[in-house]
Amino acid sequence: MTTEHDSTTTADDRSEATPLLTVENLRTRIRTERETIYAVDGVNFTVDRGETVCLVGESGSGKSVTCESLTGIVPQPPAEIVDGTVEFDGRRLLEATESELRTIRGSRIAHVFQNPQSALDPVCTVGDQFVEAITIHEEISPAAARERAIERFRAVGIPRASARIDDYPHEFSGGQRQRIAIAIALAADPDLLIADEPTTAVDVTVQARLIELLQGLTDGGMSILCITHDLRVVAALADRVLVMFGGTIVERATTEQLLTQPSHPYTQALLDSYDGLSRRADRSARGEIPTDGCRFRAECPHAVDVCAGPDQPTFAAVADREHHAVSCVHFGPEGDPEPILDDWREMRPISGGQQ
Ligand SMILES: Nc1ncnc2c1ncn2[C@@H]1O[C@H](COP(=O)(O)OP(=O)(O)OP(=O)(O)O)[C@@H](O)[C@H]1O
Ligand code: NI
Repeated sequence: MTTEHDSTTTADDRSEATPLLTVENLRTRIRTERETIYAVDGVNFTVDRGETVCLVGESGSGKSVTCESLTGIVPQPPAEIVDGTVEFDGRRLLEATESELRTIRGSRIAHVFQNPQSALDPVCTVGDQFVEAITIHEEISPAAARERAIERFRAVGIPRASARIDDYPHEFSGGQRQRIAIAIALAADPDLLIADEPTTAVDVTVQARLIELLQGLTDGGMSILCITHDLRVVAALADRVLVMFGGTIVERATTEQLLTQPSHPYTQALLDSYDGLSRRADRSARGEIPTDGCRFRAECPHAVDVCAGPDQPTFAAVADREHHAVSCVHFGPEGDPEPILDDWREMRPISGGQQ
C-alpha cells in the first residue's frame, strides 16, 4: 500500500473541502423466507475528518446494517444493498470489488464490534496477530512491527507490554483482550473507525479507558462512526449524533443540540425513557413500523394526516441551526415546531454517570 497516497494533489484538495465519508440514499433490504425487511431505507449522512459521529436508536432501527453496508461486510444474502452511494475519501465503495474492499477494510477503515476480542485468534500470540495486521498492508521489518506492537499495547494500557507480547489471548483479562483487539484493528492507522457498541460488554472502568483511547485517536486525526446505546458515551465522544428509527435517520444534531433540545418526537421519546438509551425489543421484524412516510407516526403524539407519506418527511433545520435538522412535518416552511419543542421537558444534565 505504499503507493496508495502518491497521487495526492486531489487528495489534498479534498481533505479540507469534503467529508471523509459521504453516504447518500443508502438502502439495504433483508430478505428472509417470510418477508422483506427495509432495514436501511434511504439514509444520508457525512463524517468529517477527525470527527466522531454517534449513531443512536432503538434495537432493530438499522444501525448495524447501515454500518455494515458501508464496506460490504453485511452478509449478502440475506441482505441486499439496493440503492445509494458511499463515497470514502473520493472512492465509491458500493462499486468497489471485493478485493478492493478487503484492502480498504484492512488499511483505511477498521471495524470493531461489540465483542472485539472474538476477532482474536486463540492459538496465535497477540504480538504475532498485531504484526500480521500491519504486514499485510505495509512493508515493515519484523523487528519494527514488533516494536510498534509493544508501543501500541502500551498505549491501550497493557502493563509490561514488551514482556506480554508473546502471550496468548486467554492469558489476558477480558478488558485487556478487548483493548488488544482494538489495538490490532487499528494497527494499520485507519482513517475511519467504525465501532458497533464497543463499550457494551465491558465494566465501567474498562469503558472509561476505552473512551479515553478513542478520544486520543480522534485527536490524532482519525474519524469515528460509533453505534452506542449509552448516552454517556455519546456525551463523552460524539461531535454529532444521528438518530435512527425504522431504517431512517430522523434527526441530526451536534451532541449538545441533541441532548439539550431533542426535536424529533422520536428523539424526545428516546431520551425521555433514558436509562442508557433503553433497549427496546427489535420491533422491526415488524409490520409494527410503517415502511413509508414518517416511520414513527404510529406512535407519535403529534402525528397528523400528512405524516402518512408517501415519502419520509424532508429534513428541515431546527431554529436555523447549521447542524441541527429533523425529518418531521412539524418543522420546515409548513411546520409549527412550537408544540413539539414546548413538550420537551428540561433535559437533565447527564454528566456524573448513570441516571
Ligand atoms: N441477517 C439478518 N437476517 C434477518 N434480519 C436481519 C439480519 N440482520 C439484521 N436484520 C434485521 O434488520 C433490521 C435492522 O437490524 P440492525 O442489526 O441494523 O439493528 P440495530 O439498530 O443495529 O439494532 P441493535 O441495537 O439491536 O444492534 C432488524 O429488523 C433486524 O432484525
Ligand atoms: Ni446493532
